[in-house]
Amino acid sequence: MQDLAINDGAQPYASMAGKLDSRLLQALRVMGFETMTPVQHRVLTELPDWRSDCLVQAKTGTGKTLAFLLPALHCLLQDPRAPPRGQVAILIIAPTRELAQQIAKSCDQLTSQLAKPLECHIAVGGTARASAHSRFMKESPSILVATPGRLKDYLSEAPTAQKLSNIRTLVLDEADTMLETGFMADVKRILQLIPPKSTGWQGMCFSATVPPRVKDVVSVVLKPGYSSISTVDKNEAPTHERVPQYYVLMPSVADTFTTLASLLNHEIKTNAKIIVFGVTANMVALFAAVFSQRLTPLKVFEIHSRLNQGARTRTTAQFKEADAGILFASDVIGRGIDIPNVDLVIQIGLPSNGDQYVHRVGRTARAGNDGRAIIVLTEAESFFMKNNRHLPINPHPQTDAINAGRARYTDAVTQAMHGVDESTKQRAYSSFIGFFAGSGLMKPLRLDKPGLVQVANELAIKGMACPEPPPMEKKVIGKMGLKGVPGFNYASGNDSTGNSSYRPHGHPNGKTRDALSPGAGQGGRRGGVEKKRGGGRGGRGGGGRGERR
Ligand SMILES: Nc1ncnc2c1ncn2[C@@H]1O[C@H](COP(=O)(O)OP(=O)(O)OP(=O)(O)O)[C@@H](O)[C@H]1O
Repeated sequence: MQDLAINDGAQPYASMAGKLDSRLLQALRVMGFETMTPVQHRVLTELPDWRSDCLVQAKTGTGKTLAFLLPALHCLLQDPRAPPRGQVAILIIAPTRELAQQIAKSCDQLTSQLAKPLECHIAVGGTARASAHSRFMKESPSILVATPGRLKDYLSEAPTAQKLSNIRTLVLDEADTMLETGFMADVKRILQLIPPKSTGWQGMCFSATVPPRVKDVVSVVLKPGYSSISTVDKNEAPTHERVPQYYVLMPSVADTFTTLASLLNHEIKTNAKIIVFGVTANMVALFAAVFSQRLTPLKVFEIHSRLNQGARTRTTAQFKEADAGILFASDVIGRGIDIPNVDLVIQIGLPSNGDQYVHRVGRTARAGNDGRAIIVLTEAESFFMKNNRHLPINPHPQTDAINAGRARYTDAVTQAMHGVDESTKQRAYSSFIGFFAGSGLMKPLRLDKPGLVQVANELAIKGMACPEPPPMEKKVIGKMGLKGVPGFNYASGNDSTGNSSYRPHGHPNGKTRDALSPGAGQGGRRGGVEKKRGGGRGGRGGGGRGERR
């Protein structure tokens, strides 16, 4: 591995004239990009060759997308032996559909000045497979941006795989997450289905975070001696110095909604653009349902894996365009997504780990802008700060006022909760339990299984204004590994004690609306990321850890 020196000097793209394809330079001018960001400069000037294998780390929002697209596109355009159009030469793999769509858009912009722009296709789940696939087969793709599940699916058909038999560059964006347990099996399978590394294709791995374990596995796509570029100093925090970061501690998880209402009251200036991350998709849906009932003056948006892809794509586009608003989000937009002018990122509850915290914070302060970040945790969850001392997170200067302000929102939150569908609350409750039961967090939280159910019941009754714990099916409880744990309110019909009194509005048999609707019981796959992380748990109500997004 070759270590390259740090050079953060801003250089004009004009200095690349005669080196970088002139049509790409023209496109950069049209896009309004005059100078290279540090990571772009280093990749373009320090790689031994633009075809070299590389592992590149640079902070969030610093232009890594162009740092891999420019050399890859240049090599394709300048190569006299480049594969003909219709044969994919550049394959980019990204963890989420939104990110794949965003990368493809940047690629289209960069090739827009060619007499005949190169075709960049997308292969992601949740979209009409038949039409995208038929276009891929009939048209002349040179670049494919894909999520792992759909790509594996494409590669399983010989005629489709044939179009990918001349790959020159393979990019793993968000490489650390692509090489984690949840995605690694898919990546390895994909590597078996494309031409072997010995055919000479270039591997490029990019991320804002490169934990040491990634270096152990990166050899699946990079050959020994690959170049390593990092614009992040080893002793430096992985977040931007332009982002003051704060934590707010609340006494109990039941205070979640009132704390957020109070915090927003302290933080919101007119025209603020805010992203709020929740721990599971169904918790995010509940936040959006509650806060859209006049708990915030801002327009409410929501995005998570429980929405269909059409809604996700529309929301992403609308929030990118919006001057102000509050987006309740799961990790489907936790990494890579470039939303301009986000003033504040709030995380409610624990992120998966320190790196996930960094990526979420990175949705603000992009492209040289400023931002703010706040994490709201219970006192029991404050171990996160102790375990991540490298992160510059300080107590929020107005913690006392925020905590004192909670009482003012109790009635408004209760009223808003009464306006929310019982099934939304049931799913949030179930996903909350499933998330913690399926995580390694019980130990640091000093929770046993009955304790977890007790905390969730407190969340439901005090926080969500439920008359009693929402009903859970025995089967779902079993899948969460919580069979026989006391404290559950069993859904009618499979109550081991036969004494559930819970009756959600409008459903006298005690089942929630979704339990009665078609599609109930399908796991987190619907509308989710291509691969569930740590999946396998959960059922109706979104129980497991894989539901997180
Ligand atoms: N040379 C440049 N000059 C000005 N703006 C740029 C330049 N390159 C990229 N940008 C803009 O910076 C923003 C962030 O870029 P990008 O999304 O590639 O960041 P990233 O490093 O991949 O972030 P993340 O780690 O979150 O994925 C985008 O809005 C992009 O258009």
